[in-house]
Amino acid sequence: MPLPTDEKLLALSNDFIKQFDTIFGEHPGFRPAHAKGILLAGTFTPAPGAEALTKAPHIAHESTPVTVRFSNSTGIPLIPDTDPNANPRGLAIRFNLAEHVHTDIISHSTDGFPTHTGQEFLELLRALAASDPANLAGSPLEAFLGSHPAALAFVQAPKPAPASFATESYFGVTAMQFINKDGVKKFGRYRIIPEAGNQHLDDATTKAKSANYLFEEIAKRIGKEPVKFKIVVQVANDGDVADDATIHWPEDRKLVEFGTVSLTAVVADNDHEQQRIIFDPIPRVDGIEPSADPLLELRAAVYLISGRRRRSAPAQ
Ligand code: HEM
Repeated sequence: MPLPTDEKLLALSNDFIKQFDTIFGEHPGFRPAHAKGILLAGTFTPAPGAEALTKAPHIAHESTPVTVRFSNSTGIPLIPDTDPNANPRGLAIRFNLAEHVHTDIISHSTDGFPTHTGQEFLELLRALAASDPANLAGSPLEAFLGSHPAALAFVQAPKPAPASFATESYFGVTAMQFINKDGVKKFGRYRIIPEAGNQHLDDATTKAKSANYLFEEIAKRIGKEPVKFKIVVQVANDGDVADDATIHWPEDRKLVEFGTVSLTAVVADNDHEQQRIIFDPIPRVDGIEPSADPLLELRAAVYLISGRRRRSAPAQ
């Protein structure tokens, strides 16, 4: 995928990477956000009926190999899994359609995002960097949250630690436009639901866990049985706002089954492969188009610039 040529977008993208470096420190070879992760491999099987939503190749094919990365939040590669800042957790899914042909879903474990635009998100990060979380009164962060209700709602949303990466639900947050073979277009948002059910830990139980409990647990679990998730799409009604990640659609919107991901192995040479793989928020596949959400184009540029920097760092 080539870098966009829009100078403003590139400048904003670079500002983000600098800002993450300022907050979390520079860790060459690691992601500036969602630094601690693990790559797993498996297959995707489409749900019967998903072709009514999209003509995408992974829905038309009987099964598609997937590469999946679970991650903790923050750009701190050794962040303990028990740290509250490790929430929300990340789940990125790559559908390997053919050699060098793929499409991705990037999701996290909180349903929503703090801001509508990238510029506002950068302001939030800058306010965060300039504030002491233990003493918010009169701080830039307090001022930002006071004037941005969606950011306040996101910060205040409960984010309990999961018992396992396999017992957490993940949300695509930004809407995509799904197109079927008859040309019918619908906006939708991915939800990725664990077959093992949602299971979270209370704070005291989380604190008593080891610093790598999630990573140790998922490796052990996958050695015994496949780790499965159902992907569903929450479909918008005509007129629902589809270009703003801070706006939730009502819960009565239709949920269409998209398919099942079944993970069966930890990817060999994990550190090297994590350093190499760059997930892309824009689907770039027939049958799934990006919405006009301004976060999408920006994130695609940020992740690519960041990923190229990571690849050029010494091997991890
Ligand atoms: C303007 C908004 C955003 C910015 C600037 C941003 C920034 C970043 C950056 C710099 C990375 C590291 C990319 C890399 O080096 O490969 C990253 C990764 C990630 N972000 Fe975001 N992000 C944004 C929005 C979101 C949203 C809305 C979600 C949830 C759907 C999300 C979930 C993730 C996940 C799961 C990863 C890890 C991907 C992987 O495993 O490689 N981000 N983000």
